[in-house]
Amino acid sequence: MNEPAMADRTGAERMGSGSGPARALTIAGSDSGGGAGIQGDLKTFQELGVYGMSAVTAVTAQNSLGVQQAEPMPPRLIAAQLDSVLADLGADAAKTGMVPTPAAAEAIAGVLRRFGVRRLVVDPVRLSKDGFALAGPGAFEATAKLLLPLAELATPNVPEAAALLGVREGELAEIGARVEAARSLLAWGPHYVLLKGGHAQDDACTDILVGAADGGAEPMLLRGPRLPGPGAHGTGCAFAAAACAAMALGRDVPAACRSAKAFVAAALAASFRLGAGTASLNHACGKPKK
Ligand SMILES: Nc1ncnc2c1ncn2[C@@H]1O[C@H](COP(=O)(O)OP(=O)(O)O)[C@@H](O)[C@H]1O
Ligand SMILES: Cc1ncc(COP(=O)(O)OP(=O)(O)O)c(N)n1
Repeated sequence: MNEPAMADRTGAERMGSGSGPARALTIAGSDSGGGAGIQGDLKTFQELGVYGMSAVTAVTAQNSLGVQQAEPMPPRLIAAQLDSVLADLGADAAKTGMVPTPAAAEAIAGVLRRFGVRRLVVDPVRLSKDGFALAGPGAFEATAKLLLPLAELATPNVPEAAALLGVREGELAEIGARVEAARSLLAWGPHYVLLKGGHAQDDACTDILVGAADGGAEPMLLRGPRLPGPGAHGTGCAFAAAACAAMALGRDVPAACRSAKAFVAAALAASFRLGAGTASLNHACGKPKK
């Protein structure tokens, strides 16, 4: 298959030239419940005005109560989906979510490297909210080793950050410790780390952004009111997808993270209850807040 550069023009240039919309690619698992994974990402892309494409890494059976079952896709089929999309349609930015096996991580990294995909968001997914292992044995470690070095932005939550650093989650309770953790995570290779604050205990639900090129400068703190209750399903996926959409449109990472935080807050505020368990995020919550 041909291997053209990932994008001949940036998303912003394409939007301005009338040659089609900015393009965003999600590499993630299917969520039958529609809140997270491929379905949540594509809804987010659509809402934020970019053309969404997908490579399915796994199929899960899940709903508002949790994940009931998951099956990985064969690595060669994951690679084939990526080849099909990148060789023909191209992508201005991409994101990874659920990576079910180490072989899937290898396949994804191989294709992303081959096509020189640079505007990449890696969401190092490990467990669902109800504790189901979305990353099978060795897959989280393989994602860290093979995908984080390719990432412009990594978006771990607190449990994922603790696992990557080999510390207990309780050690990241204080904001100062989380800033240090975010800085330490840069050693895995991403240009930026956005440590999400949903699992922390602070009222402001603070997300922390640090950059490798910042040279120890003050981190960017993204604060917003913590909505009461258990939250909604799919917030982490929505954040990474919204940042990816903004990057596809040509925004830099700090601006992309600011708009992602605003998008998730709006989607959470507009969430609704469909099933007997967790609320459903309302991805169709209105235009992106700057
Ligand atoms: N209860 C809440 N109120 C407001 N924002 C939230 C809440 N829970 C999570 N968020 C936001 O949602 C995004 C995803 O965070 P988090 O829930 O930590 O990710 P994950 O779903 O990967 O565990 C972050 O921007 C975080 O600040
Ligand atoms: C297929 C699939 N991928 C990822 C998740 C996890 O979604 P996330 O937004 O990180 O967190 P939850 O709120 O869903 O736990 C998932 N559940 N399914």
